[in-house]
Amino acid sequence: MFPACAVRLRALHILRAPRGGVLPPAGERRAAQKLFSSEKVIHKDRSLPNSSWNSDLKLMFDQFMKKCEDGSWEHLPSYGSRSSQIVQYFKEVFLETKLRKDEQMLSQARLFTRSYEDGLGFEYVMFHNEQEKRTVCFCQGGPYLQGPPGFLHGGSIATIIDETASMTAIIAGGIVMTVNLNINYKRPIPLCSVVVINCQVDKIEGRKLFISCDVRSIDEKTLYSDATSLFIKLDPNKSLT
Ligand SMILES: CCCCCCCC/C=C\CCCCCCCC(=O)SCCNC(=O)CCNC(=O)[C@H](O)C(C)(C)COP(=O)(O)OP(=O)(O)OC[C@H]1O[C@@H](n2cnc3c(N)ncnc32)[C@H](O)[C@@H]1OP(=O)(O)O
Repeated sequence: MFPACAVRLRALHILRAPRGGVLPPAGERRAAQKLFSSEKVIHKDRSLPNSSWNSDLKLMFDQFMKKCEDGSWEHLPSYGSRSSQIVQYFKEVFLETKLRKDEQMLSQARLFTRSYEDGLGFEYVMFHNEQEKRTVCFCQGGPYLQGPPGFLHGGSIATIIDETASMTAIIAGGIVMTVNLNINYKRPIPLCSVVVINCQVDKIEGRKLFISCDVRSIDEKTLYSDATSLFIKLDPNKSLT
């Protein structure tokens, strides 16, 4: 069975919502049915501890897994290339047939943040709190993410902020894309240190979701960056290209 996670529940909610009282077209309904058919998951969950995780990352993982026991927090699994049901739905509804048919390219595709060997790039795990509409991500940025010597590249910080904000927005609004991301870089982040990215939904206005984030040290004493972002819920009746 597909693991029960907030993303799937939210997608179910979105797909079941009738648009203007009209049933979605047959192709979309078929895709939605497939989305929720049980499908064996064989890919590795990259958000679980591996030997490259330092003691801080393991500690935060253990602490939050404990918080998941009473159901207030939920661990969000993460895969590099899994064709999960929500990804399948995205491809069927939003990807042009020409691109969809390029199986060689698609089979090589990897989620950017999961495209490095263990420990070299982004090692991270996310947890979601549905009541607070909040997602936290604990991230250890590896040596291939260097910008200034000894510190993370600003682009890699933007990437992990965007990833965490995206998950927050997807859970709240279904299939969305980032249209704006504003970051204030306040202190450089040492390579291989662990930071916590805290994202919350500030406001939802129609198709727009406003998300704010901060990036801190795990003792919360250092504020490394803060950010605001805007996501737009995709319209299945509009082409992306
Ligand atoms: C991503 C899907 C995932 C699905 C599967 C998930 C499985 C989970 C697995 C893993 C999760 C991690 C996934 C990581 C992803 C990371 C995030 C990214 O990298 S996203 C890529 C970078 N972003 C783009 O490439 C967008 C490019 N932009 C567009 O294609 C269009 O703008 C689009 C489709 C998003 C919206 O276009 P329109 O034509 O449908 O909408 P219009 O009418 O233009 O805008 C709607 C409203 O928003 C305002 N708006 C648009 N852009 C704005 C902006 N920059 N600032 C302020 N307002 C803006 C407009 O003024 C309009 O407002 P008024 O309704 O008139 O009030």
